Amino acid sequence: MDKFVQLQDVGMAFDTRQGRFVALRNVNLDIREGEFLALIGHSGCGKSTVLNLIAGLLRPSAGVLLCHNREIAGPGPDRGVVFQNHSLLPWLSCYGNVYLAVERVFGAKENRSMLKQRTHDALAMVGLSHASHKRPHEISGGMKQRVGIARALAMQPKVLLLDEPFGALDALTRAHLQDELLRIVAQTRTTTVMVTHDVDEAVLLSDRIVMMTNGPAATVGEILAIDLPRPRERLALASDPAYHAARNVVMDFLYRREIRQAA
Ligand SMILES: Nc1ncnc2c1ncn2[C@@H]1O[C@H](COP(=O)(O)OP(=O)(O)OP(=O)(O)O)[C@@H](O)[C@H]1O
Repeated sequence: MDKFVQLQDVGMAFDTRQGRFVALRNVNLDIREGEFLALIGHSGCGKSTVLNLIAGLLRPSAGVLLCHNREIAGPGPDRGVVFQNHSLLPWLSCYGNVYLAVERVFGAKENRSMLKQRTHDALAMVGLSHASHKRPHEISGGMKQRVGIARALAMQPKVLLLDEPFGALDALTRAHLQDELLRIVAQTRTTTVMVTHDVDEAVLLSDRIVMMTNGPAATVGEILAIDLPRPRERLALASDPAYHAARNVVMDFLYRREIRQAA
């Protein structure tokens, strides 16, 4: 299906003490099944708002959002979300955190050993089988984000929504997790939408990059298709002119056309 997730004339306004704040206006976007889409733009332009609308955590003030031709009316297991700051339950182990989500989605239909298998498989996919018994405070930031990704993927969502999942990590851990994410989405073919500030991350991972204009009343400014073949390998891309060309288009948009206003 070509239009897997659709945003049609979406607008979002927030009521604040200073009055109504229009964050998004006339956002139109079709997300294709199996594609990896990055949302990039300056801080405060509305990237997370778009993601939260797709997640169903926010309702639009105008327009409509569809997933698989059905209106998005709230959160659902068909859309798995991973936030920048992991939202793991501190009293549960990595296994327990993933199992809880698995049980919620599949508990009514599957027996305990099937649920356990799903949990083990998800943790193995992110390379965390060895740490499954540990609790969140006993593992690193990168590992916590991996648990978050395992938890989201274990629900077998139609769409994986990532809100700057690697934003708080050091550069090496971040690169490592990007490579893992490349491998995982190649394996699962999950439709993925990722919010990022990082141009290199967007080019490395994406099929298309959605560049957003500055807010207020932000919208889609430009969409760039990244035609680099897969599997992608970061070292090889570093000397690939097509990679640099794509990177330059995004840099030009962000730092020439949509220059950020001084905060
Ligand atoms: N609940 C809210 N109430 C009022 N204003 C909000 C609310 N949520 C977001 N906003 C405003 O909407 C705009 C877009 O916010 P959003 O968090 O989507 O931006 P962003 O591009 O994800 O930012 P960043 O990259 O810094 O995370 C901002 O100006 C923000 O202050």
